[in-house]
Parts: sequence; structure tokens; C-alpha cells
Amino acid sequence: MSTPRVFHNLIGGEFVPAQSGKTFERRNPADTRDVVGIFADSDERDVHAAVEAAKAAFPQWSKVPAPKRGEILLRAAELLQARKEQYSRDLTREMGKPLFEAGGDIVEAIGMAQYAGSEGRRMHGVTTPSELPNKFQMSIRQPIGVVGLITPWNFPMAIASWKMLPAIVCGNTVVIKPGEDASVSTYNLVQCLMEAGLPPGVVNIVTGYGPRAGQPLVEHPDVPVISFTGSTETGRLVYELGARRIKRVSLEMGGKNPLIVMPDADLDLALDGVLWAAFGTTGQRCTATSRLIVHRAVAKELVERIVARAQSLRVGNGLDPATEMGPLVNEKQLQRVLNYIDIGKQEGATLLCGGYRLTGGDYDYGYFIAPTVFTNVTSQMRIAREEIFGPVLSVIEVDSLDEAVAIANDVAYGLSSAIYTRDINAAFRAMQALQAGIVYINAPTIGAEIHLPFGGVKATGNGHREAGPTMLDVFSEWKSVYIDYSGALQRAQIDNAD
Ligand SMILES: NC(=O)C1=CN([C@@H]2O[C@H](COP(=O)(O)OP(=O)(O)OC[C@H]3O[C@@H](n4cnc5c(N)ncnc54)[C@H](OP(=O)(O)O)[C@@H]3O)[C@@H](O)[C@H]2O)C=CC1
Ligand SMILES: O=C(O)CCC(=O)C(=O)O
Repeated sequence: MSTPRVFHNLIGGEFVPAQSGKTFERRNPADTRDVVGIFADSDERDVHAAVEAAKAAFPQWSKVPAPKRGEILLRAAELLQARKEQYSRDLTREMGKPLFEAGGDIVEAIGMAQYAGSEGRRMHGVTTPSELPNKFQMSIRQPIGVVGLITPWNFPMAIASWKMLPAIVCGNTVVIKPGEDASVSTYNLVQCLMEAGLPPGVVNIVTGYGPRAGQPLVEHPDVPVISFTGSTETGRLVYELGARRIKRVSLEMGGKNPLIVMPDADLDLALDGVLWAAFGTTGQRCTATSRLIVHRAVAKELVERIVARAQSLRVGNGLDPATEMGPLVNEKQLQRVLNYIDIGKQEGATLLCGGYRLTGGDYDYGYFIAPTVFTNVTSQMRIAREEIFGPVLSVIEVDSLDEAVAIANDVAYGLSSAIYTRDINAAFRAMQALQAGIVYINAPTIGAEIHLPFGGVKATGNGHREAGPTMLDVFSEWKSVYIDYSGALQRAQIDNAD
């Protein structure tokens, strides 16, 4: 094994250790003998220094013309593309997903760099006609200031890019606290931005644990915007802390995503969709399919085929190109998933396959679990209602589309959803009725593209959307401007009369 890299915080363009001098290490979840990196174990002093650096960089950065800011992002996209292979390996080593999926994470960051970079030449405002003669009016977007980003480990480059790139193209400066289990990818993204010409202090990285390094960022009086992705539990805390300080807080949290299969569906297509949406990224996507809601007429055939495919999935170290499903991200996540499997059994669901930790040989050095399918699940069971974040699929049988949609909607979350059917009426009815931020027709619940809004309803979020044209809303402030060129006071303005 090679000597682990040491990652200091990035503050004002300098790499500096945590003021406490403390560090923590991250090991490869597929092989815990492999130390991926040593990171600064930061606290509020480091967060404070990073916010000061971001504040100092803001006046100049916010005045750089937006097209010029965008050009830096476009250059970074090229650097990311050139380093895709290396960055994919780094990402696989730090959080476990197979190389082909890690490549997808980098591709999303490239797409976002291109999309947000081009936004530097648009960033449309609004002009409207005035009620009065000789008067012009418009609304423009303005940067807000220092933006705090708190990201998870499951899409360590993609999610960092969804937040950071729109924030900086709008003219803000950033402090990011990446997930403690996957910080390397944030460094890789920021390295490309720096080489592309991003001035020091525009993006600052503070690594460490959530309560010590994340919370001081949320509570800092000079950080008016927080964008968070992670669990609903932490998101709720972040929201409460932000509300006390009247901050703008954008939350992207959990999911319990349903995939509906109707009797007229193309079952081959549905089979592939379920398989990759349930077990891809070891089920650790907020958009993962965790509930298969299938019409009784096709349930037996489809479930038998899913089980056969699940049992033959190649589970292993993601660095092996043959691997189809990697490990869980850490021991805690492994225990959480095993605990939910026990809960499922106790609730009376039938375990059709998986349900255990994989052991023996190299498996003993990682957090591997067999792809798991439960059938005879009812919509009231905890395994059908709570986010597990692992390769566990719960199958619920139904007799009609209405029943399928009612069950799909009967959870606290509302991120992604899918329906497989050849009936266009059924597809449109489901599209309208599903309580989710994203609906797929004849495609799995995963695989969002960066130029459409991403986010959910109910306990999944608080109304904001990342990506798509909506991505600018969190990171910019509207200013309305009225220009009166009549050269006289127009009474109607004062009277507010017609
Ligand atoms: N919707 C999604 O995309 C995701 C959902 N999840 C859900 O979250 C569960 C646990 O994953 P986990 O990574 O622990 O999620 P968390 O919500 O704990 O973590 C998300 C981010 O918030 C940080 N954080 C933790 N506590 C605080 C705090 N008090 N103040 C500010 N920031 C904080 C974390 O730091 P640190 O890394 O140090 O904990 C991390 O950077 C999963 O099982 C899954 O259900 C997880 C990832 C993504
Ligand atoms: O697969 C997708 O659509 C994106 C998933 C994602 O960003 C997530 O799970 O956090």
C-alpha cells in the first residue's frame, strides 16, 4: 500500500493544518488495510478562518464579470475530463462505488462545470413594461456573500459540484465541509478550479466531523446561505439552526423511492431498471429504488427474475473492473442496514435473497453485504417507510394503478419515482399523481441529468431545487430596479393610482 496523502484545509489559497493539529484518517471501505488519506480534524477556529478568507475574497470576486467567472468553470471542465480516470479511482477508493459509477460522478461534475460555466453568459434577469410613461424597470440577480456548503459522501464530486459551481458563477465565495468519509473528491474538483484560474479564497475547504466542523459553519453569522445534502435528521437540525439566524437554507435529504410496474410493462426493461436502481451504488443513493410496487399479475415472474439477477451480481472491490456492486461506506452504515434486515424479518416480510454480510477472503477487509430482496411487504412496515440507504429492496404487491400510486405516496419522503407501463394514460395519470420531485416513465428512479431541477417534496427537501435553471435561485438575490427618465415626479407613483 502506498503512503497515504495528507490533506490540509484549504483557506485563502493556502493548505493549512487544523489549528488543533488534530487529524483523522479515511480507509477504503472495500479494503480497510488501505489508508486513503489523512485529513484535518477541524473545529470552529478553522471554520472561522475559512469564513474570513471567503469574506475577504468576496468584494473582488463578485465584481469579476459573470462571463469571465464562467470561463474558469469551462476550463475546469476540461481539466476534469482529462483527469477522469484518476479521479474515478480516487472516488472509488474513498467511498467504494465501482469504477464505472465513479466515472459517472465525475461526468456529472464536468456537465455541471459546462452548464454553470455557460450560465455566466446568461444569468437572465427580467424586464417588464411599466405602468407609467418614460419609465424602465428590470430585475437582476446579485451574489449574496459567503455560502456554506455541507455535502455527503455518496456522490462526493457530483453533489459538491451541484452546489459549488452555481454558487461561484453567481459571484459568491464558498466554504465547503465535505462528508468525512469522502473528502478527496472535493479536493480534486477544487484543484481543477484553481488550475483553471480561480482566485485564492473563492473556495475554501474545511474537513472534519459534522458537529465540530459543519455546525459552526451553519451557525456562523457571516454565512447567510447554507446548502445541505444528507440525512433528514441532520437536515432538520441545520434548518433549525439556520432559521434562528434567518438564513437561506437549502435542504436535499432522504428518499424512499417507489418504482411501479404495471401488468402491461416491458418486463425485461423493468428488470434492468429495478436491478440498477436498487443495488447500484450499493443502494446508497437518495434516488435509489427501495420499494418495488408491482401489479400482482406480473409480480411472481418479475420477482423471481430480480432474485436470480441479484444473486449473480458480482460484489467486490470497486477498483476491480468486473465488480458490479461495491461495499457500504462504513461500519456504521453496515450495522444500520443489517439492523433494518432484522427489522424486516421481525415484521413478517419474507427474505428471498441476501440479508447477510459477505465474509471470507478479501470480504473480511470490507463492509460487504449481499443484495437483499424482501417480499410480502406491507406499506406499514418500517422497511417500506424508512430510508435504509443500502441494497435492500422491499416488494409490495398491488391490484391497480390507483392502489400503487396511493402506496407510493404513503411515505414521509418524495424525491424520485418511476412507473413502467405501455399505457400512455396510466403513465400520465401517475406522472400527475406521484408526490415526488422527479418522475421517470419506463426508466429507473436514478440517473438525473444536471440541466433539470433536482430535489424533492415532503421530508425530502424544503422547496429548493439544485441543478437546472433553478440552481441559481439559492445562490443569488433578486434586485428590482426602476429607472424613471421622465425628468419629473410622476404623481401616480406616489398615489399608487392608475
Ligand atoms: N439524500 C442524500 O443524498 C443522502 C442521504 N443520506 C442519509 O444520511 C444517512 C447518514 O449519512 P451521513 O453521511 O451520516 O449523513 P449526515 O446527514 O450525517 O451527513 C451529511 C453531512 O452533514 C454533516 N453533518 C453531520 N452532523 C452535522 C451537524 N450537526 N451540523 C452540520 N453538519 C453536520 C456530515 O458530516 P460528517 O460526514 O462528518 O458526518 C456530512 O458532511 C444515510 O444513511 C442516509 O439515510 C446520506 C448521504 C446522502
Ligand atoms: O442518481 C441520481 O439521479 C442522482 C443521485 C444522487 O445525487 C444522490 O443519490 O444523492
